[in-house]
Amino acid sequence: MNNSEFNIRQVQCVVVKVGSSLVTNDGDGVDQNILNNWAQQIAQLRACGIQVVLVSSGAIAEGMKRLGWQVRPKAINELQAAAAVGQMGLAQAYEVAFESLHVQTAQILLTHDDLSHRTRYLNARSTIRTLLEQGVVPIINENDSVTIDEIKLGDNDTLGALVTNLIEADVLIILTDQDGLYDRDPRQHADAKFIHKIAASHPDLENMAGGAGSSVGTGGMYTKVLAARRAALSGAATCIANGYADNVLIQLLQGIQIGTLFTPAGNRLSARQQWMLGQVQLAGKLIVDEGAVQALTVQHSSLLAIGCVAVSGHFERGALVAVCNQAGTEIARGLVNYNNHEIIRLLRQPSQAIEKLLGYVAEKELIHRDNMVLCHS
Ligand SMILES: Nc1ncnc2c1ncn2[C@@H]1O[C@H](COP(=O)(O)OP(=O)(O)O)[C@@H](O)[C@H]1O
Ligand SMILES: N[C@@H](CCC(=O)OP(=O)(O)O)C(=O)O
Repeated sequence: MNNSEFNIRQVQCVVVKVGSSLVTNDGDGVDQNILNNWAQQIAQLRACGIQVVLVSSGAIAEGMKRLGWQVRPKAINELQAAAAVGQMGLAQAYEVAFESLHVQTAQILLTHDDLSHRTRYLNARSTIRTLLEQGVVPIINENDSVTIDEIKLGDNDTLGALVTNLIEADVLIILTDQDGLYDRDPRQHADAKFIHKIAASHPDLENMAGGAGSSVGTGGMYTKVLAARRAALSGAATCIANGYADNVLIQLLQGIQIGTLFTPAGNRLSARQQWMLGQVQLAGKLIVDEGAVQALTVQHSSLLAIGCVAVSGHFERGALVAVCNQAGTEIARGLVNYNNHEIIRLLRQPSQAIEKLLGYVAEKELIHRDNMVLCHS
């Protein structure tokens, strides 16, 4: 579906992300009532033939409650321990909520590594698709107990968008403790104006969105608008709405206008390009001159060695690297045809010199345009 065609009443597959503040009633432990309420709505949607994947936060907040911790710890090992304890509570509460509705659930805990290794990424995709075909509701969270900051996906808004890309869902619904996006944080500005509908590519989104408002939420609106942008890459719309609103999921999918709708543009990226943009850790960096920036962004050309002025990182042929301008801004990313030692020797060299410099030619370009994606796509 693209922007002009987008009709929320025609969706077949939805990812619903629920935040910690909602799930745990602002840190007060898992709120079984609200989970029951969403489960009933999800069961109704499924009965209408709509596939639903749930991305749920709340493990750390629930773990803190169970361990009797009043203040969110800073130490990674303590956060990981809290997540491990709290995830038990989350899984148990969802199981209770769906059991009486005769809907099966499945727990999937993902890490950045799972989505960055191509085979594991494809496995995750086929597992989720199989569960959906079997009528099961997959409930996904980041596998916090085994991740450290450097390899974290970051937050569950991002995870929701990555799952949307992964299974090519039609809509990402982010439920939170606000009615949707305002032009400024409504907790701090009483006169903030509500945004009903906006393009996911709108340049002012980041300026409108502020940080987390509650003690247990992490990313605030900022990570939600970035998630909307990311979801749009695979052609999905995003709705941010209030998880406390009556029948919020049913209303949204009936086309009743509540929350903020972020519409996708017409162009959607290939699954491989989405996968490349979804990676948070890259193997290295190529710095390119202004001519190469123009060639990549305007003419959509491949990257040649002549425009490459510096390289950093240790990587092999086939690795995913960032392509940055001389100010350090990432403009593209792609799969390289040479390792970092070879690229050092090829800097600023014409393609005809590759054979003489390396003794062989893998490809005449450093990154072929089919293996590259522009970062503002
Ligand atoms: N422009 C904005 N519009 C709406 N909410 C905003 C905005 N900027 C910041 N926020 C804050 O984002 C919070 C929701 O994010 P967060 O606390 O991370 O919740 P969650 O746990 O649902 O992910 C809101 O409570 C609100 O205070
Ligand atoms: N994975 C973490 C949630 C991280 C997160 O992004 O939280 P939130 O901002 O409430 O969606 C947990 O379950 O506690």
